[in-house]
Amino acid sequence: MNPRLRLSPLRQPVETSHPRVGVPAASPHEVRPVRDPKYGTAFAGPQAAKMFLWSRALTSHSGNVFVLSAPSGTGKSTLAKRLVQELPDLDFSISFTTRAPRAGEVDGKDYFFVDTATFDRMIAEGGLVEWVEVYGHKYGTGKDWINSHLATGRDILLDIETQGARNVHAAMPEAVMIFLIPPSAEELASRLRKRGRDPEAEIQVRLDHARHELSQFPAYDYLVVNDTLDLAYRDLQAVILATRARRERMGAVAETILKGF
Ligand SMILES: Nc1ncnc2c1ncn2[C@@H]1O[C@H](COP(=O)(O)OP(=O)(O)OP(=O)(O)O)[C@@H](O)[C@H]1O
Ligand SMILES: Nc1nc2c(ncn2[C@@H]2O[C@H](COP(=O)(O)O)[C@@H](O)[C@H]2O)c(=O)[nH]1
Repeated sequence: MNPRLRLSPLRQPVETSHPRVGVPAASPHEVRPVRDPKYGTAFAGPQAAKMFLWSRALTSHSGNVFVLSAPSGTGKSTLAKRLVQELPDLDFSISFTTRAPRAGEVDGKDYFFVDTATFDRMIAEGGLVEWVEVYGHKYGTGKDWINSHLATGRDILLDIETQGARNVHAAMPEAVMIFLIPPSAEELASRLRKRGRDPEAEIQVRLDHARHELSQFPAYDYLVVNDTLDLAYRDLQAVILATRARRERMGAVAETILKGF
């Protein structure tokens, strides 16, 4: 039997703003956590059956890893932020970087900003799933958070460049690889300039690197053109929802429903 289909006891509901996973909600859709002798914490109230099944789906296997790459300025962070805000059970992987924070960036939210000695120590201690040096700075994905987070059954979204993405795929072949494509070279340049975040020299470096990054698209499972923002968002959402509907993930739910027949 595929171990990912194994039924595991329910854990405490995950802290989330989305009512589907166990945050008590207001009447008439009130959901109350109750103890179930077989499965641990379950739910009561009108939404109980649905909640129970969704929690089962969430906790009976590890979460999905979604990797999102694109040339700088295409719109990764814009779309990633919206996905994490609007889709339940999806969390953003906060990278470590030696780059200095830009105006408005918050440590622990946009990145963990660390000095080079700290970053190098993390590499030496095997604390990073992957890391790269790009645009003159080091960037890396922390291992502990990824592993502990996946164990909760929640999904993770990584916004990383293509070399790191390859390394993640090598370490986690089941990761879902998504490549975001700018509609044209001119539009990419215009977005980088309009963003007003980087000096012109830095923008040139990023544009020069864009061709190489784009050439990496064959390593990805899904390609989404970010022309109209809402359409790109819709496509990314579709990839995530379709992945969640895969048999490997929903098998436990189907088994539970089947038992009722
Ligand atoms: N579909 C779109 N149409 C027009 N502008 C867009 C679109 N998507 C994103 N943008 C804008 O383009 C700029 C770059 O977007 P964003 O910062 O999300 O890119 P990024 O790929 O995360 O870049 P980096 O890799 O440098 O962090 C932002 O100003 C954003 O508002
Ligand atoms: N391989 C990794 N790439 C990362 C990581 N975190 C961010 N990035 C990528 O770096 C560039 C530049 O980012 P910026 O914030 O300085 O504009 C961009 O393409 C990010 O996707 C990481 O942990 N690993």
